[in-house]
Amino acid sequence: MTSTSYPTLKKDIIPEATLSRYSSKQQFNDWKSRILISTLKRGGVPQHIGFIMDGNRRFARAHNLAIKSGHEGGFLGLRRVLEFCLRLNVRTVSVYAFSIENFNRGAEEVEYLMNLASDKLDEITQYGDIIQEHNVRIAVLGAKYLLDDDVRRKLEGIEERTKDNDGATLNICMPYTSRDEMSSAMAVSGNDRKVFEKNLMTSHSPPLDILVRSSGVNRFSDYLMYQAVHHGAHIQVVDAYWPDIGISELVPVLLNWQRMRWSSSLSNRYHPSSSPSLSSFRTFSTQHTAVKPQQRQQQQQPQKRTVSTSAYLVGGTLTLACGYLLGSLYPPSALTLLYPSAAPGPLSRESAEGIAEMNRLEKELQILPHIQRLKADRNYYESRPYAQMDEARTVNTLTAGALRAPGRLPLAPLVHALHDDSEAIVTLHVGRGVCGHDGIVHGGLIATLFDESLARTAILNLPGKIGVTAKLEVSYRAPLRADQFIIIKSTLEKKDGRKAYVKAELTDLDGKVHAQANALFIEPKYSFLANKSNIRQALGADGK
Ligand SMILES: CC(C)(COP(=O)(O)OP(=O)(O)OC[C@H]1O[C@@H](n2cnc3c(N)ncnc32)[C@H](O)[C@@H]1OP(=O)(O)O)[C@@H](O)C(=O)NCCC(=O)NCCSC(=O)Cc1ccccc1
Repeated sequence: MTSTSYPTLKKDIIPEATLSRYSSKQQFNDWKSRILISTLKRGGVPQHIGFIMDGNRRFARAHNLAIKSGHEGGFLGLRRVLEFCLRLNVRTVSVYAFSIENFNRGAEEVEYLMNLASDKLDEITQYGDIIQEHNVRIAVLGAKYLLDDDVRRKLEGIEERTKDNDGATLNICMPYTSRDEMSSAMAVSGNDRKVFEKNLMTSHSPPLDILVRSSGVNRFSDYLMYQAVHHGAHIQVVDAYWPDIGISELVPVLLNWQRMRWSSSLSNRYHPSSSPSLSSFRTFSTQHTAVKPQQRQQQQQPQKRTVSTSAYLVGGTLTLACGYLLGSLYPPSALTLLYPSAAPGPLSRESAEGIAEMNRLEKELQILPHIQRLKADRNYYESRPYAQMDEARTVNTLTAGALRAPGRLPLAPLVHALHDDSEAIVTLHVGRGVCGHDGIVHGGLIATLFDESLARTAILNLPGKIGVTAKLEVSYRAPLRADQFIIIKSTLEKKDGRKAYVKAELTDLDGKVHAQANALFIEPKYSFLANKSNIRQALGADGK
């Protein structure tokens, strides 16, 4: 990463491990998602959806992150949305990646955004990602001559590489504005509307069915204006910031569009003289033109109409039932695990609310049933690692300093260890602010918590009572939901001179195993020179 605030290579902003947690297969390829998507498909699928990806910067500010992380999160949002649309069989997805107006932002941010877009697109067109899986053609629409040469060449490479793909199309609009698109088309078409439409940048795409804007803002922002108005697109504003957009926002968008389509269709059938709205005309125009006059006459006979109407009623009832089911199911624990809604960011450690939150959790911790049992068991002694250390020392530690806050690791771990230190049971709370996939605790944090817990058991069993992690192996058995108490039980397996082998298991309060670990800790050769009292204090040895 460079020292500037907008590095040109972004892989280091959100680590690859985190990125892969958002990967397509984890998102919508499990059986529950497949059932949901195939049910949704029965209500009709739009051919073309446009997205105004708004809110990356507000998302970053709301989560106290650097703006670049907001943009990085925005790319993950795009990937998630694209995955959903492709699995639904939407033929064309258009996204507003960069407005010509955005060139007015700082040069650093512009450069960063351009590189992010071209690098990430390059990335998803390779390595067997969703673009290849769904055979997607990528088209870059906009005033490309305004792009930096390197970025333009990269984007042209992506277009060239995917030009023969015919599964679906992803229109990346950058740098784009509707006014620029229309004035360019107008320049070559004069007053001829057909020539004008042929020269629009989206002329290769089907009519726009839905235009979605994130972030709760009701504005077109100069995006696909002609397409939206001319084709009577269904315009929907969702409240989530773009990086937070997910299935809980996309499903209602689709259900709304289906509902609108059915009601237009039914009202056209019952009131044929009433003038159809642009959208209903567009939605059913193909069907109408395909019907020959003779067939149309037959369709207007009462019997046929009854059959067709009942089909719509059954379809409508099914979808409404499905919508009701989905609505009423949110948020059961299984669905919140799969499709967690965005939570507010962690509270500050110094704020009154933050302090109250930590106190509340501490009280809950003390009365947990297994804690009560351990407190009563004379084989175990209780300790609070780091609790006796002064703040000047803890402030630079990872778990007792940087991560000790409401919403992260709000409490000092509570340890119950056997008197011979061959086993320790650590109870702690993991908050919502330590996730990779939203709502699911980051795997790297789980490794850290294992390391901490295992270190204590290992080190207290080493001859010099000091040691470092030489090897740590973690098996992740089940996703760990954030915002809950967890228990890590570590056990000494073997002591061998300067080496201590330990293992551990992480469970929730119901006893479900989420991860296991094995580790080797080694006492460094010159450890006798170190100040061991600090270490013993940090580990909470002998009840300290
Ligand atoms: C000290 C040592 C691990 C080993 O150096 P030396 O003593 O010079 O090693 P030497 O060559 O004499 O070998 C002795 C024996 O050990 C064996 N063996 C050695 N290595 C491995 C291995 N990887 N894997 C398997 N075996 C290994 C080797 O074969 C030999 O076996 P033998 O006796 O022939 O049967 C060194 O590599 C080091 O400092 N690494 C960095 C550690 C570090 O920074 N860790 C992270 C920060 S600490 C932390 O976070 C903890 C914490 C958490 C929470 C709270 C507080 C604390």
